[in-house]
Amino acid sequence: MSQKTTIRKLAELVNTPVEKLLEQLSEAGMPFKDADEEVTSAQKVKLLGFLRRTHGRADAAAETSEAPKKITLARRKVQEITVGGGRNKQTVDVVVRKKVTLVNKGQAAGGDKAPVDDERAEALRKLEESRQRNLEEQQRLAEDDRRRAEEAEAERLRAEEEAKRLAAEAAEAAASASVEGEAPAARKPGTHGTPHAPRAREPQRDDRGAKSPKPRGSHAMVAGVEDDDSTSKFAGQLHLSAADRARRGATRGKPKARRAVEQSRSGGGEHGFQRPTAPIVREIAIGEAITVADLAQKLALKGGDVVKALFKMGVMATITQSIDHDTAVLVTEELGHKAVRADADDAETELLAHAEEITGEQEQRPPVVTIMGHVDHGKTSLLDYIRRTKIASGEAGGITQHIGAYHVETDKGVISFLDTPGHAAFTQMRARGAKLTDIVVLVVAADDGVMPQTKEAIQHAKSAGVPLIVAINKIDKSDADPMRVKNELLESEVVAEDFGGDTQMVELSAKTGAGVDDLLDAISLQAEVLELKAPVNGRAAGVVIESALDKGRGPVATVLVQQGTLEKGDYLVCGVQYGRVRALFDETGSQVQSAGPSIPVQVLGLSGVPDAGDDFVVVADERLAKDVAQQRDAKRRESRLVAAAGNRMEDIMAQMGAGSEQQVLNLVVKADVHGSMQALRDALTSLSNDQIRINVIGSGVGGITESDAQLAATSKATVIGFNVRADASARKVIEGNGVDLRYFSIIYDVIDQVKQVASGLLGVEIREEIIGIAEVRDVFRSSKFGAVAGCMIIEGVVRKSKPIRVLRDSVVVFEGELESLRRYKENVDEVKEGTECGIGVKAYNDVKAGDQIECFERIEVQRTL
Ligand SMILES: Nc1nc2c(ncn2[C@@H]2O[C@H](COP(=O)(O)OP(=O)(O)OP(=O)(O)O)[C@@H](O)[C@H]2O)c(=O)[nH]1
Repeated sequence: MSQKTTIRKLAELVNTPVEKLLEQLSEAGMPFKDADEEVTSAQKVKLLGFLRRTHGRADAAAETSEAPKKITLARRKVQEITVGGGRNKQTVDVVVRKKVTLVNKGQAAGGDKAPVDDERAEALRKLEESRQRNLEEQQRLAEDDRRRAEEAEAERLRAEEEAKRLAAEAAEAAASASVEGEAPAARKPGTHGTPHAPRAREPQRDDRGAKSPKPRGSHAMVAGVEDDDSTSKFAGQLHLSAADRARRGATRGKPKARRAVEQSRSGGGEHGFQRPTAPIVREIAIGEAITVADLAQKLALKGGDVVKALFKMGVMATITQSIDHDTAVLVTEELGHKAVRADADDAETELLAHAEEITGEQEQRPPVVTIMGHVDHGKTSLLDYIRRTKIASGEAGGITQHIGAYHVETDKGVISFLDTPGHAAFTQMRARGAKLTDIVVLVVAADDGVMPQTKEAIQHAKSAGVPLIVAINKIDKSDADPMRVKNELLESEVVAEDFGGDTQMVELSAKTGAGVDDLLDAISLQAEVLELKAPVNGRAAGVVIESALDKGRGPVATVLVQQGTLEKGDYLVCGVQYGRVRALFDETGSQVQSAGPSIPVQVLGLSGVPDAGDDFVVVADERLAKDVAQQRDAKRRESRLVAAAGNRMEDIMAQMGAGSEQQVLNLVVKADVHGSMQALRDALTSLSNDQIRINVIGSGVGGITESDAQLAATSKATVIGFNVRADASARKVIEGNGVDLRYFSIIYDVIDQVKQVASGLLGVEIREEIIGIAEVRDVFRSSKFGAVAGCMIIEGVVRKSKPIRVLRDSVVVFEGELESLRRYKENVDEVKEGTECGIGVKAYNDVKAGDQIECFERIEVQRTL
């Protein structure tokens, strides 16, 4: 067989159409015109190389012969046989067909031993030969590449050395000549070079990221070709980070030496990312306790990492949980950082320093007035009259809200009133009120004269150094005797102006409104005399007047701004709470943007419910607000723990009868608002006498919870719910332990009952008993009946004739009577547990799904101690 191969033959051999082969040859740079032209071995190798490059894998053309190949040969053999004999002798053609399947395993196994037909075997042999040659060629080329790269590297190193030498020389020359104003570009310090590297080095560095692949400078090298793909990969990216360079080097499999040089070069580049050489050790201050989230923030770690570290130490804590100082220090050290103990007063000191910055220019401010007086002398009526006539006017549909304070605008300026509750129980709050206040208006009923609480109010005002204005009320009454009032006041050294004294006295009627404007004038006059001033600009500070937890709005605090201006978005510390002012509301329920000195305003956005009487101050940032609040909270918790321990000890002593015969009545007091709770607690505690000591072991705002019930059960306390109710789990504990639970809605009644018990006045008492509870499932509006609540009686029985209360989240929102009680359109007198019914509440249309309507009755019970 001839060694010469034509294109046609090759096409047959490689099992490719002649046209395709011609095309491939042409693409490989060997244009042939005729299929019968001869293809040399070199050309075949070139073609193979081309195919390999374009297909990206070995020998595409040869692949056809590499896979185990099957050839099936069908052989046909015709034989003639003679059948019979003599005259009957016949010749029959017998065709024998034989099918042989040959499998060429040789290629797959690496050998070529399969018996194929000669031509094919020859082709395969040649292909194998060419493959071998190609392999050798590739190796040779690779070897050449490597050699050239090494040469280039050596060349480059030489050039670098040369550059260094030049740089050193230049530096020397510069130093000796003391030349000023060197080009700053020539001074870019690199970790690897002298500080005054000459410009000659710049091109080398630029080459790494420059778009042009062509190397410049004296060491132009063949290896520069290698940069072709890498530069296109990083095209448009002028500055490569060290990481990128490293990656780039690694992927391209550059010689180690070269990579090392390149990395050392890139390390000092001004554009490269400087990885920290050592872990950053932080020193953080930790107080008594810290939440995991705060600790993580201080350590600049993810919360999860701190949780994990704690877990490894055997401490299970979630991100929101607080961990004590020691645990926090341990985990901080475990994480490779340092912890120092934060001084308990750090934040407070910072706050003080901060507060001193507030002082702006003093400007005139409105007076803050508190109305005081004996019970039923008309304080509420007077406040209501002023509010009604002075605030709502001009406000479209403005409904004044009870926010504990309000301000009015008169012809003579603004006046703010603190709407403190009028009962004796609120003495303590009034005392505090007096300190907040610039002027006290003492209401004395003209028909009743000076009474014990009138005198008490005078005492408070005097001790606080607050001037008094006397409002002689109810002058519309026939038996009104203002002169008598003035005379009686002399006894308390309150002398009217017409008696030669300095106390303004205004006769008025809160009922008709007569004289009310005179009172406002008197207040303005008094304010002028007092020359009340406060800085208007700057951060606000003031006092909390009232606070509560609103289901929809969260903690709500009514504050009185005493200086500066409180604005929406301000960060503030408020007792042990902190937050950012989300919204401000005035007494009409309208949103306001800010509130200046002497203006009461409702604040939304606090972290919790502050206590009435707490100070508030605006701070520059949330961190300080949070720190101060947390430190205060930790301190308060500590002191509470100490107090609780004392209580428990006293309980034990009392139970043992040690020391004295005095009996102890333990109480847990829960109320709807903070002011009532505080007032009740104080009033009840002050009822203690020789025989009995009233001990309020727990108190708080909101419904009676399971933990309240537990506390009462363990310390045998009576639970007092003032306008609040026990939830289901609390009731279970109460029932299970026989805890005495009493609900009240009139503060008088609480005091009265406890007082009578304390005085040992046993007898009959009126107690309220809840006889049934209905749960509101849906509310329907009817033109005839107003809002009708579709209810399910979940406990006891609801009777039409009995009084009811509407509860929302265990807090009383309305007390009254039933308008209607129906079952399937029929009016009924009572509905029992497990039955549905429709309930209409008289004069209350605001029933909502989820509310409870409790039906109760008042019963007489024999008192026991
Ligand atoms: N005739 C008349 N009655 C008045 C006047 N002011 C108040 N009253 C009535 O006096 C009663 C008591 O008035 P309140 O305003 O509730 O008295 P208070 O001092 O706020 O009472 P407490 O909140 O219980 O301390 C009510 O029935 C009022 O209607 C007035 O100027 N004239």
